Amino acid sequence: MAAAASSTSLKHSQSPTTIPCMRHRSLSATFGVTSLSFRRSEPLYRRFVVLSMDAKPTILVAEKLGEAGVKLLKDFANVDCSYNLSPEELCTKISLCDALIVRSGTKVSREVFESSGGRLKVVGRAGVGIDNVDLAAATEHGCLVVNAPTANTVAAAEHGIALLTAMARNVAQADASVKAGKWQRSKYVGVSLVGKTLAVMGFGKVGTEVARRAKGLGMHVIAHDPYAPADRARAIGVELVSFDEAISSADFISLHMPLTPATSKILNDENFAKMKKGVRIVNVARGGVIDEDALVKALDSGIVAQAALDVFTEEPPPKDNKLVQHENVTATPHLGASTMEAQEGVAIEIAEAVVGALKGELAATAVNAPMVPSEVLIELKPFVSLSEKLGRLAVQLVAGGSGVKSVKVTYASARAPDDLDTRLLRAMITKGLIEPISSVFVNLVNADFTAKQRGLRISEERIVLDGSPESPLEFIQVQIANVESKFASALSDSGEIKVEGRVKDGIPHLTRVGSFEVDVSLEGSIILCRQVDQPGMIGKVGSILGQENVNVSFMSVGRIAPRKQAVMAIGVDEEPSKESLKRIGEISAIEDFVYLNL
Ligand SMILES: NC(=O)c1ccc[n+]([C@@H]2O[C@H](COP(=O)([O-])OP(=O)(O)OC[C@H]3O[C@@H](n4cnc5c(N)ncnc54)[C@H](O)[C@@H]3O)[C@@H](O)[C@H]2O)c1
Ligand SMILES: O=C(O)[C@H](O)COP(=O)(O)O
Repeated sequence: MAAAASSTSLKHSQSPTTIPCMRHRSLSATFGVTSLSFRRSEPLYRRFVVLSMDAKPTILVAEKLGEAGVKLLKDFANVDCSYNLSPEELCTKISLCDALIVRSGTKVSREVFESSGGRLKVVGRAGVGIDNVDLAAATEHGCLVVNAPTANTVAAAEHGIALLTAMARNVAQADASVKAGKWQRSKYVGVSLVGKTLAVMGFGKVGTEVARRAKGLGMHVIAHDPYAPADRARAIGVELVSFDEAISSADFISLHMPLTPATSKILNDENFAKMKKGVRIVNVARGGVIDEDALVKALDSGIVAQAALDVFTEEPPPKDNKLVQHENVTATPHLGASTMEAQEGVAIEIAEAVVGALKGELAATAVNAPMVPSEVLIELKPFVSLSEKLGRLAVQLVAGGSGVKSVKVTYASARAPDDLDTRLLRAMITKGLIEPISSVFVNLVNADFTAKQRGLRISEERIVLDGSPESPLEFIQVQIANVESKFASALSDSGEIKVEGRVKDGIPHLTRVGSFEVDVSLEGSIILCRQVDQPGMIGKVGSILGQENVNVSFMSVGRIAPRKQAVMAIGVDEEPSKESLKRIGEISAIEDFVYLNL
């Protein structure tokens, strides 16, 4: 963010004459702000993600989900539980769905988003790993992705420990041998865990729980995680070490990092060569973090004595997969999250997240949208609306043919610079700027992407004001540089289109156009007229609108000085006819005017 600008540069030199119409006054007086905000209330997130969902939404559940979760979904939506769909079938069905819920077995590819025709608004991943969802495509299509990150942590950790202990004592191989009628006590002598070093790779939720349990088994636990705080590790007696130190000093390695470009095949020939001979490896994270061919070689050469794997690069792995067939490998079919308790928890966690997102709430587990705490959202709500409207106004003031490339947003606030989260506001200004001039649907998820794609540069600046920081913001200003305006008075002294707004009694107001102060509530539509200040102008325009039964909600005149240049801003509830607008334009004192839809 740019350094705070001086507030003096924004000192207003002209004062507005504000004439709120009777209807507005009586509404405010009778019902107060609550009634007005009720009238305007729509779930906040709806503005970002789900704009028109009047009918019951349809949710496609593409993989088995716990009953409690399905019930929650059915209370709110039409639910289609269709499992084992081919990619083609999924692409066909998706155009009829508002939300999709999957586990790790369904690839939610770019084709899925493209096939949805814009209807798919939420993808719920009933689990942690979102490597099976094309996040970039989701974001580009304005589709929110939510996951259920907490409910299967313990299950995955317990499975990791189960594999660790079973591997060390050859439980699976010995079981198969006994069932085959053999009694091979000397063949299946195991190794002890107590006193051995376990390297936990990825010290997140699962890794931490594995570490705790391994400590209880008497193991010496070290961990590698470039992003984990050392004090959290220290608190449970775990030392955070470098990648090389972890893999070279461990007797056991347990993998718990996500599959990302940085972790893909992180255990490869080069790194197996750094390990202690006879190391044992557990993987309940993702198959792709191991180079599987390299692991086969390391097992054959004895560098790796044993591996216990719950996850594979390709799932299910081909029948002749060398790892699965290897006698020193214990394999399970991606069972980490598969306990009754975890599946019930995950189902509820994802159902609540998906229903919440469809209802218009910001999901706490959103993966591809900024997280904004609910108390901040409540406080910012009127400014969110103001932001979108300022964007809409500003772009409609641009003369046809001028490309909008550079927008500066200024936030004036008495709050400390780090106490104002502007991501939401920027997204809504972007929405306001782009939607009136394109067919693109912009929301919190795809706003930054869409702006970038259109070559629209939005810079932000903070003005730190003195005074009470009760309200998060005093005003927001939107300036569009290097364009011509269809309403010349909207240009500031330095040549940019400039509009500024404030929130008054919870309602967004336009408070500046160019260098003219005005005050008009941002409801309905707005007519801006440039004129020489003189008596009777408000009456003339008002009577043209009145003859057509167009209700005026607000009128305000900003002027340089009495009888000099002025801008009249008129808020109207209904859209005036072309004829009325033409008649307004023909009033002799009116030099220029523009009609703006909000
Ligand atoms: N087998 C299963 O059924 C099962 C169940 C649950 C989770 N998982 C998988 O386990 C993994 C961890 O899940 P979680 O809930 O603990 O996630 P998490 O996000 O809480 O933890 C992941 C940790 O990995 C760390 N990390 C990222 N890049 C790293 C790197 N290059 N090296 C080391 N650490 C790195 C992160 O900082 C984070 O602390 C995920 O891949 C998830 O999909 C599998
Ligand atoms: O990432 C996860 O949450 C686990 O891998 C669980 O996957 P699943 O939902 O397919 O069991």
